[in-house]
Formats: sequence, C-alpha cells, structure tokens
Amino acid sequence: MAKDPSQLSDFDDRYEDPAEDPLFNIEGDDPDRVDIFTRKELLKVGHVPESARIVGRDEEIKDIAAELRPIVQDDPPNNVMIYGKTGTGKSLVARHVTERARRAAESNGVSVGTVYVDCAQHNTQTRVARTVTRELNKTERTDFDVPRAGIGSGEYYDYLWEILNLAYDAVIIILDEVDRLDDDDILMQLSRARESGKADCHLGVIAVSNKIEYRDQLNERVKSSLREEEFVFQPYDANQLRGIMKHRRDAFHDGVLSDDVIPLTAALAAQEHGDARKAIEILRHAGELAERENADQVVAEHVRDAQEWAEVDRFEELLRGSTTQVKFILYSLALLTEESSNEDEFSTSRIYKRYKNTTETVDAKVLSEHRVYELLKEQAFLGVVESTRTGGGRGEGSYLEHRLVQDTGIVLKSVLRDSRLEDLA
Ligand SMILES: Nc1ncnc2c1ncn2[C@@H]1O[C@H](COP(=O)(O)OP(=O)(O)OP(=O)(O)O)[C@@H](O)[C@H]1O
Repeated sequence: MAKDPSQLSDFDDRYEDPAEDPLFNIEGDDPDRVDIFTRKELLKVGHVPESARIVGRDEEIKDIAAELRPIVQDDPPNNVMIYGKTGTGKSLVARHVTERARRAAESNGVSVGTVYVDCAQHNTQTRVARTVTRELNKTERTDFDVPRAGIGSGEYYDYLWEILNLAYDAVIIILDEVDRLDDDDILMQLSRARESGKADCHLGVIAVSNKIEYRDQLNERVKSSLREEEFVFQPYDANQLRGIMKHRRDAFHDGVLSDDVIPLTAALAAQEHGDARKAIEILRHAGELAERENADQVVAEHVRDAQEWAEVDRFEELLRGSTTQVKFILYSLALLTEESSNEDEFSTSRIYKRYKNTTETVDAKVLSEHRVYELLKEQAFLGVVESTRTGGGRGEGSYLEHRLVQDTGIVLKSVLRDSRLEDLA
C-alpha cells in the first residue's frame, strides 16, 4: 500500500487518541497558567512590520524612496547601496520602501516585480540568478517554467531577460548581504541589462551590506555601471531601541511585561552597538523563559538570562568549527581567569600548565607547549583572546600574555555546550 508521504514513520503509538499524548496534550495545562505571548510573530526577525511600527528611520525611508520614485512614472529608478552595522534596519527599510514603491507604481498602471535575495544563502551567481528568475516568473504571463536545476547562470539570464520583457515594466531586486557573493558579475549583468538591449524593463538594484569597505572591493566596471546612491545607517541609541520595542509590545498579552523590561533590554542592546535585532531577540527570549517557567510576568531577571543566552550563542557561533583542543585551551584560560581575582592576563606557560591538567583529567591527547602557543595566537587573530607582548625583567626576554576578550562565564558555558567536553562539567 502506498504510504502517506505526510507520515514521518509507521508510528506505533500507545495513545489511541493522539490528543491524549501527554507531550502535546494542551488540555492538561495548568488552567491558571498565564499566556505570555499573543502575537509572537511580531518578534520574528524576518517579520516586516507595518509603517507605524518602524521607528527612527523616516529620513532614510524618504531618501531611498526618492531613488525609486521614477518607476511610478515608468522611468528608470536609481540603484541604491545601503551600508550599516548589523541590526540597524537596512533590510527592513529596503523591503518596506520597495513594497511601497511597488504599490504606488501598480496603482499608476506600472507593473512592478520585486525580489529579495539573501546572498549569505545564495552566494554564487547561478544561485542568485536562479532565485531571481524563478521568483519573478509568472507562468500565467510568460507561459513557461524555469527549471530548478541543470542549467547555468547564462541560461538563467536568458530566461530572466525574457521574463522581464514579457511580464513587467520595472523590477526591483534587493541583494541583502551582497558582500557574501563570490562574484560581482551579477551586479554588472543586472545594471547593464537595459543599456545592453537585453531587457526592455527598468531594473533597480538595492544592495545591502554591513561592510562599508565593500564598494572598494568592487571591480571598476561594476562600479561604473552600477552608479548607485549610497546611504549609511547609523546605530540606534537607547531611546530609539526603546521606541522599536514599545511598538512590538502587543506581541505580549496585556500586563505581562513588567515596566523595567523594555528599558533594560534597550539599555543592554545600546551598550553593544545599537543592534535592534539583538534587542528584539532578547525580548522574545525573555518571554520564552518566562513561559517555560510558568511565570505570570516577564521581569528584569528574564531579560538578563536572555542576554546571557544570546551572548553564549554568539560566542558558540564564533567557536563553531574549532577543535576540541582549542576548547580545552580556552576552558583552561577561563578557569585561570576565574581563580585569579586581580589578573586576567597569563603567559603561555601558565596556560599550558593548566591545559595539561585539563586534558589529563579527561584522558585526552596533550599537545606540545609550542602548539598551544600557536593555537592561542590563532585565537587572537579571530578575536577570541587578546595577546600582548610583555617585557620580562632584567636579563629576560619579552613574552606574550593572553587574555580572554569575552566574559569567563560566557566562555565556560559555550565551551561546555560541546558534548565532547561534557566530562569536564
Ligand atoms: N527602525 C526600526 N523600527 C522597527 N524595527 C526595526 C527597526 N530597525 C530594525 N528593526 C527590527 O530589527 C531586526 C533587524 O533589522 P534588519 O534585519 O533590518 O537589520 P539589518 O541592518 O539588515 O541587519 P543585518 O546587517 O544583520 O542583516 C528586524 O526584526 C527589524 O524588524
């Protein structure tokens, strides 16, 4: 008998009525339990909020709209480049303005296609060309399908030019994290499509990057064909972050957020570099922690725990791909730091002694002191530790001392999340 593809397996369940499965039985929930969230989707990072919820970016929205405005009258838009640190609203503003431009143009009888591409995920020319082409293809207008695989970027471009000619007056393409592309030829293809006679459609590119030096890396031909307008988004201050979060408070049920939660979350995110993504993530996670604890309210302590969780996560991301040996070294340095109340910089030989101790405890291979020194220098290059040269006393040579950049608690927690280091915990 053919299997129902929606079934994950032949699930031989003990519960006749699946609603009785205790893991998922919502009837058994405590009736006094307070629901924390009412519209959690407002706290999702990819969520594009309506205008009223966008705070402190009026000028940027106006400026970028001015670059796209020509499409409303079926004239060519300008290309735009948006720079700024992470979480400063670049993607949000790009998507928001693009959608408004599309609606305004459509109501004026100009048909506009829009595509958003995350170049961190689609980092080759073929992948971007495929995403753009397949998303823009409207079979009812073009009467053909675009293959998912088996063709190269050149063929995707051929499809794309045909789609642009058949289906649209103008198209706006957002290339987010554009610096992650392994080849900038796509920028040239798109910006030259019309003048080279390939597409009879206005094409605007909004490229987004958090690397301000990105433009200098572009090849001259790309720069001259893109001729884009540049905008730099500044980080948010604590006031703006507070505003951003207040406009999402209806993600929570009334009365669930204690008064100090939003100011504290804003202050913590502002201390970093005014990252709205981080602020929203901390707020969501604080809510989840309260939910898990069955608490009636989200309070300051949930925010602090959520912030620590975010830092451990970020640090773990930085360590992803590091060997177990590197983690032994960082673990040893963290312990040394914790044990010493008045110093946080240690010579390689002190770290090595501690490291030997650590590896022996779990019966792991012990590297040579020189190798540990090299690995510490590698970690300094990655920004995990800071190594400074110290002059020895008389007759002694100078040597390196190493210090953890991140809080020891965070380092210990991230390192111990690795199951291979479980025994140390
Ligand atoms: N001005 C704002 N008003 C309301 N929400 C905002 C604002 N700026 C950013 N956000 C929210 O913060 C989160 C991160 O914003 P966004 O993705 O636009 O940042 P970004 O600058 O593109 O970051 P990255 O470079 O890391 O991609 C999103 O959830 C977004 O909705």
